[in-house]
Parts: sequence; structure tokens; C-alpha cells
Amino acid sequence: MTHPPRMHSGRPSARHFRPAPDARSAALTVLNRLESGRSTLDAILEAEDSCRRRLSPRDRALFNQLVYGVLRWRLRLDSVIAAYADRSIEKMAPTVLNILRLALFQILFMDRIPPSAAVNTAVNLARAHKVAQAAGFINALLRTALREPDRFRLPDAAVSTVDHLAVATSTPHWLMARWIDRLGLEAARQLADSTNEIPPITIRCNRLKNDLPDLIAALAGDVERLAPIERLPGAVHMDGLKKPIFRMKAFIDGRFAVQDAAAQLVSLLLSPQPDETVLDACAGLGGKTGHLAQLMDNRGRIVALEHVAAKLARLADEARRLGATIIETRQADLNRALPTDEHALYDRILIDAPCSGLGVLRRNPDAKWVARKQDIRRFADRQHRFLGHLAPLLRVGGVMVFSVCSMEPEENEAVVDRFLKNHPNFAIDHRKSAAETVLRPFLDKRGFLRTFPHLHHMDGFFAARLTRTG
Ligand SMILES: C[S@@+](CC[C@H](N)C(=O)[O-])C[C@H]1O[C@@H](n2cnc3c(N)ncnc32)[C@H](O)[C@@H]1O
Repeated sequence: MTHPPRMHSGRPSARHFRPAPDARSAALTVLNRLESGRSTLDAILEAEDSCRRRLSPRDRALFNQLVYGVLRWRLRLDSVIAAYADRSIEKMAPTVLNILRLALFQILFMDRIPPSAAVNTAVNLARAHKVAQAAGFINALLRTALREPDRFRLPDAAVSTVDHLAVATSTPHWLMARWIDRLGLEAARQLADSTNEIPPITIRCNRLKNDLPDLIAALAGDVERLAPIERLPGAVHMDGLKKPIFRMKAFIDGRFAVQDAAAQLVSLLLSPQPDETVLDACAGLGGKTGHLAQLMDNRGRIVALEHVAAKLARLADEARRLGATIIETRQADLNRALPTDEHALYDRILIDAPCSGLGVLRRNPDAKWVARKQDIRRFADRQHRFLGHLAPLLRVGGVMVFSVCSMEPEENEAVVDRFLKNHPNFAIDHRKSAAETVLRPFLDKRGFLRTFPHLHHMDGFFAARLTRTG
């Protein structure tokens, strides 16, 4: 049973008072906003941040579980709904469909919520979110699903392996088919399964402010478990947070940054040295920029380039938090060639290019349902264009790393091969990266860095280290 909303006498007038949101209702609002297709989950969560912060810690945890869980398992949940519905899913109002997804996710994937509570709260949500006329339909469908669980069956693997695995792992059919073609059945299934896992929280010790033992001591009161990653010095998995990260004193003091292990490997592949001049093209919010400054001992110069001004403002804040003083920001559009007077200026360039994001579906499960096969080629063309515009800015003998959070060949080696064909004065810089013991386990025969969530328990990244030979 849910409790009726409490009366709050003696409070400011209703116009000023905003009742604390309920986790399920907040989750439904976010899922409904996503349906418009205009924003990513990250952008919506950021816009709704003040609402989320008003949730109790327990409700915030439930909210996250519901939003991410429904998005991860959407295809599977929709297949269950289709098995019990008397109308097609396409004909259902988005709010009704999302209420059903939320309830079924609780019933099928969350042990601690009694099924009857999931059904009752679904009916209440329908009333509160202006689809009261669908409350009977929602109630009947969910109760039938509880009474006759065997009515839903996964597609028969003997008829279509792709259909079977797509629904079993909640992966779009086109993506499942392409992963099976490329990796084989077992690896494709493991990769698809890994997209439904909750990714670890990985942090990078900011050596500009402290070393690892100091950081671990500073975090001890705020985090239950801290496990340094043996193969990656300065990287730590943390688990059992006692408060949100942004409220931890060690975070406010800039002692660490949140960054997945694979992203940390990319900056190591570039390996910038103190006193060099480095361009971080596609700097975004500066996740890698701060790491580059740390690797350079905060000596030299880093230009963080990005076309979105708001991101650069946040990057500058982040640099201040981390105590990285060698970073300057520059707004520019890499779709156009950069001024020629800057040619041959940089010792190193990082191009962390925009991509399909298919390597980070664990973190951005909404991307599963937005990504389309044809987008991959569009991204690849843009990546090739950016590489071409940045190539003249590297000095002869300098190093350029191209990276993407995608494991799709069109956005990986195909981009590099196309670039090398058009730029005979560049070559893959294989030997230097292979000499680094930290990187070696992740390098393939051609010297490309490749990480996979199902193999390495980190984000799926590709990175190539190139050098300018003439
Ligand atoms: C993969 S993200 C970068 C992430 C960042 N390097 C980090 O580690 O946090 C790619 C970035 O490229 C930027 N970008 C996209 N198109 C661009 C363009 N035409 N010119 C410059 N930057 C662009 C995006 O705004 C985005 O921030």
C-alpha cells in the first residue's frame, strides 16, 4: 500500500511549497521526457538535478535503479508487455507504456519489492500522471502477467538466434546481429550481457593534490570499500558510498576525479611530458584534460578545445578544482580547418572524438534505443574530417592519439586506415606504447588500444597512437 500524501499545515502557501517527489513518479517523468528523443538521459538528469537532490538517499537509489533498469531492459520488458496486451505497444500512450515498464521491471528484476506493491503503485502513477482512464488496463495486464507467467516466452533460438539473444539480453536486433557476425555467438552474448551491468565507480587519484595512500585515508569515512586497481596505478574502484560524491570533502578539495579505467588508459597512451605543448581537441567537460595536466606535472601548456562554450566553462571550473593551472580553453569548430598560423605547434594532440557511444551503453543505456546503424558511418566521416583538420597542427615527430568510446570497426581502425592513406606523413606509433607495461595487455597486433566491458570490466574504448613522420 502506498501512503496518501501527508498534509503539511503551517507551511508556506501551496504555490511556494513543492512536495518531496516520489522515486517512481520522478522516474516516470524522466522516462517520459526521453520519449521525445530530443535529449539524452544525462542531459535530462542534469536538468532534473534539483528534483533528484530533494529525494531521500533511499528514494534516490530507487530512482536510479528504476530509470537505468528500465532503459537497460526495455526490449525485454516490451516483449513481456506485448505477450499480455490486447493492443500493440506502438498504439499505447508513452506514459502508459512507461508505467507498465516500471512495474514489470520491479516485478521481474527487483527482489525486494513485493509484486502487489509494484501493481498498486503503477495504478496510483496512472492516476497521478493524467492517464487515469488506463488504470484498469494497467492493473489487468500486470495481474495477468503475475498469474500466468508462462505466457511470455523468449523467441525460439532454433528459429532465430538473433531474435532470441536480442530479447534475452535486451539489445536492439541490428546491434545483436552485427556483434554475432563479428565476435561469434558466445562473445556477442557476453558483450550484450555486460551492457546490462551496473558499471563500477572508478576514480583517479589526482597526484597534483595528493598521493594514493593520502586519498584513501581521506575517503575512508565516506566510502565503505576502496579497491586500488593493481594494473592501473592511481585508479581505484569505490563502492558503498555514504554520501553523494559531490558532497565528499576529498572531492570538493580536488583530490580525485571520477573517470573510468579505459578513459585513463587513453591519456596514458598519449603520454604527454612536462613542459610540452598539448592540444586536447574535443575536450568536453575535461575528463581527460585534468589527467593530461597531472601526467605533465602541471608544467607546460594544454589547450582544451571544444565547440560548446558551456562545456568549456565547466572544464575551467574542473581544472580549478583539480589545481591544474596549465589549461587554457579555446572554442572552435573542428568541422572547419583551423588557422594555418598555428601549424606545427603542438607536441601532442588528443582527439577524443564524438562517436556512437556504443562502448559505454552500461552508463548510457538510453543510447541503445537511439543509436542507428547508419549513424556509425556518419560519425566515422566526422572523425575522419576532424583528424584531417588537426593533422597539420602537430609538429614533425609529435604524437597524436585518436580515441572513441566505441568498439565498432567503422569508427575504429577504418578511420585510422583512411586517414593514413590520405596522410602518408603519419604512421602508427607502435613500439612506444608496447613498452608501457600498463598498456600492453590492451594492445592488439597493430598497436591499437582496445578495451571491452565483458573482457576487462571497463568501458569499451578504441585508441590509436600516431606519429608525424614528415
Ligand atoms: C567524446 S566527447 C569528449 C569527452 C572528453 N574528452 C572527456 O574525456 O571528458 C566529444 C566532444 O567533442 C565535442 N565536439 C563535437 N563536435 C565538435 C566540433 N565540431 N568541434 C569541436 N568539438 C566538437 C563534443 O561537444 C564533445 O564534448
